[in-house]
Amino acid sequence: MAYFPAFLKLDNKKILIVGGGNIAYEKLDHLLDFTKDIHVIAQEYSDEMLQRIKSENLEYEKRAYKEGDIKEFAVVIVAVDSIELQAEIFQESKKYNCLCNAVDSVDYCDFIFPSYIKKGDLTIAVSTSGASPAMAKHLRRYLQNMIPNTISEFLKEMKALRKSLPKGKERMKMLDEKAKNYIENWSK
Ligand SMILES: C[C@@]1(CC(=O)O)C2=NC(=C\c3[nH]c(c(CCC(=O)O)c3CC(=O)O)Cc3[nH]c(c(CC(=O)O)c3CCC(=O)O)/C=C3\N/C(=C\2)[C@@H](CCC(=O)O)[C@]3(C)CC(=O)O)/[C@H]1CCC(=O)O
Ligand SMILES: NC(=O)c1ccc[n+]([C@@H]2O[C@H](COP(=O)([O-])OP(=O)(O)OC[C@H]3O[C@@H](n4cnc5c(N)ncnc54)[C@H](O)[C@@H]3O)[C@@H](O)[C@H]2O)c1
Repeated sequence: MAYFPAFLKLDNKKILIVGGGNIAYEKLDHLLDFTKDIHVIAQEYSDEMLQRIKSENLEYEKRAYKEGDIKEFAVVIVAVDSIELQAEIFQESKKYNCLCNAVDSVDYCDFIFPSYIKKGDLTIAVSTSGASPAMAKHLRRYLQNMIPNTISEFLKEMKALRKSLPKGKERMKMLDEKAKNYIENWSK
């Protein structure tokens, strides 16, 4: 079955990343666009990972994962090079109501990372349900080139209009027209 697309609110949700290599870095980089409440546990860290953890002032520990580490976390990303540990942490996460992402198998994922574009309040997420992460990446790049950066400003304007005008049919019609015109004009 395909994955249900939802946008998760990360306020007040503590996130644990287990692993300090290249893939852990990619996941960290993406998460940092949405939250800073991230803790890392890894036996070894790449230079890039360690530099980023320090520049973002994140908490981290240099040691092996041990059972119970996920207890206080709402989300765990298991970015280690051991499928056994990914399976173990996934099973353990069920005890603690913690959402799990494992980087080597969708069997151990409650959710997967989509490829995404973020321009201000706009987020576009692309997923292939794990069928082809490479395809998700290239489709994201293709879409990224189509959408103008001015969309952030446009969305600010739309948000202000929505807030200032009274709800109702007139507002709905006006907002719909403006959105339609913006899209029709961006390629001109
Ligand atoms: C989208 C993106 C988001 C992100 O990482 O934030 C992401 N993978 C990205 C890149 C990428 N990953 C891989 C390649 C090599 C080419 C290829 O295999 O296609 C490339 C391309 C590259 O790096 O250039 C290899 C790979 N990936 C997974 C496995 C395990 C497996 O398939 O079992 C293996 C095999 C490892 C091996 O071969 O040993 C698993 C997952 N990767 C996912 C997400 C989830 C499904 C997303 C979906 O399809 O909807 C899922 C299921 C779990 C998860 O990670 O959450 C990010 C692009 C970001 C961007 O640039 O926009
Ligand atoms: N999901 C994806 O997008 C994707 C893409 C490519 C590869 N992968 C997979 O991701 C995995 C990780 O790849 P990588 O390049 O980051 O590997 P890596 O070897 O660079 O990093 C592995 C990390 O896991 C840590 N680790 C291992 N056992 C640990 C333990 N018991 N406790 C704490 N930390 C531990 C290591 O210290 C290291 O920091 C690989 O198995 C690879 O197949 C996933």
